[in-house]
Order: sequence, then structure tokens, then C-alpha cells
Amino acid sequence: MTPSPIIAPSILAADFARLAESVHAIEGAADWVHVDVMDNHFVPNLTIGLPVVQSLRKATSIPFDVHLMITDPERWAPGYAEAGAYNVTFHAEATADPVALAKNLRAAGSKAGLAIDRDTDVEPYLDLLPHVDTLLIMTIKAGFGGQKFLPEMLDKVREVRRRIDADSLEVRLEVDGGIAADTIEQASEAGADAFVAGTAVYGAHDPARAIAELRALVEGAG
Ligand SMILES: O=C(CO)[C@@H](O)[C@H](O)COP(=O)(O)O
Repeated sequence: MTPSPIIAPSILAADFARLAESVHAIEGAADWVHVDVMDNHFVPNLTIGLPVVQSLRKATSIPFDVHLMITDPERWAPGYAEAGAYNVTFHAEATADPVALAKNLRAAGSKAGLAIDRDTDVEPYLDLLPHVDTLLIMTIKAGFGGQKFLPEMLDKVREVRRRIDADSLEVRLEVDGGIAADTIEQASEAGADAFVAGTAVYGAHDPARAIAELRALVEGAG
């Protein structure tokens, strides 16, 4: 059975000068806040790092879903777990040993997530599902918010959902990129159960209301 949907607004679309206020604006409405960490190496964009996440962690109790778009996640990822992140996701393309890194993250206190970028097939990673807590399928090319949702990525979502269900795994299947009122139902129908939405939430006049509307759409699709 698919668990209750998770809605995780991405702070990439928030006002970086008011990060704490932006997170407070979604408390009580969102399940997680999605924290995009970019290093200008793995992706051609630079956002925030561990010191900001440590400070922000103190400003709210909402669970942090940290998405590391960085090279050398072995070096940096455990620090985010130690800082109190609920889930720390690293990219399949950035690590040679995802199972070892997932194990280290769990030992450091967080759940472990594996992300698959637009141009990466998911099939070679299906056997790793028992070793992770979340599997994130990028529905855009990682690096920037505000991109157009790529429906062809939903084949990967279906493939992962089939394996999760066939093996009765407790893995959250997350989608990220272009998730909005006109795309979230497709992603849900394909089998996603966690939804990252940046522009659709922080670009809205009322972020909490935008989250409620996304949630209603997913629940209607379920
Ligand atoms: O990881 C990323 C971008 O690489 C995402 O988290 C986006 O930031 C989501 O933003 P929208 O597509 O919803 O605007």
C-alpha cells in the first residue's frame, strides 16, 4: 500500500535573505522542507552549505530533506545527518559506493536517499533499494528551479514503484522538478509518494495554501 503523500517544498524557490521566515510560512502545512545544496561542481549552480543548514535547523522543527547536488558526498553528507537532517540524499552519479554511504548516513542519524538525475537510467540501481530510505527521481536536469517537468521521467518512477511493491520495501519514492498543480497527479499515478515543489509553493501568494492544494490533488489521484 502506498503511504500518505509527503509534500516537501524546496527552499531553492524561497527568499534566501529570509530563509527562516520562509520555512515558518510552511510549518503545519508541509511534511518536510527540501533543502537543495549545490556546489557549482556537480551542478553549475551554488546555493548553501552546512553552516546555513545548521543554523536553519535551530529555527524550526520541520524535518529537513537535504538534497546534495555535490561531488564527493562521502566527505560532506554525514555532516548534514549530524546536523539533524531527517533525510540526506546524495546522487548516484556522484558516488562509487552508494551502499556504504547510505550505511554511514544511517549511522550518523539520518535516513539515506539516493537521487537519479535526468540522464541516468534507474535500472542499475534497483537492487540498491533495500539499502536506502528514499529514492529521488529528478523530473528535470538537476541544477536549477523553475524548469519544465519532463513526463518521460515517469517511466523511471513506474519502474521503481514496481520493484518497491514487488519486494514490499519501505522506501519513499520522491519526485523533484516542475512539480505543480498540473503535474503532481501524473507523478502520483506513476507511483511517487513524496513530492518536491519549489516554484509552485514559494512562487504562490500563500505557500501554505499552495501546499494544501497540491496535497488535495495527490489524494484525489490516489
Ligand atoms: O533539485 C532541484 C533543482 O535541481 C529542485 O528541488 C528544484 O529546485 C525544484 O524546483 P521547482 O522545479 O519546483 O521550481
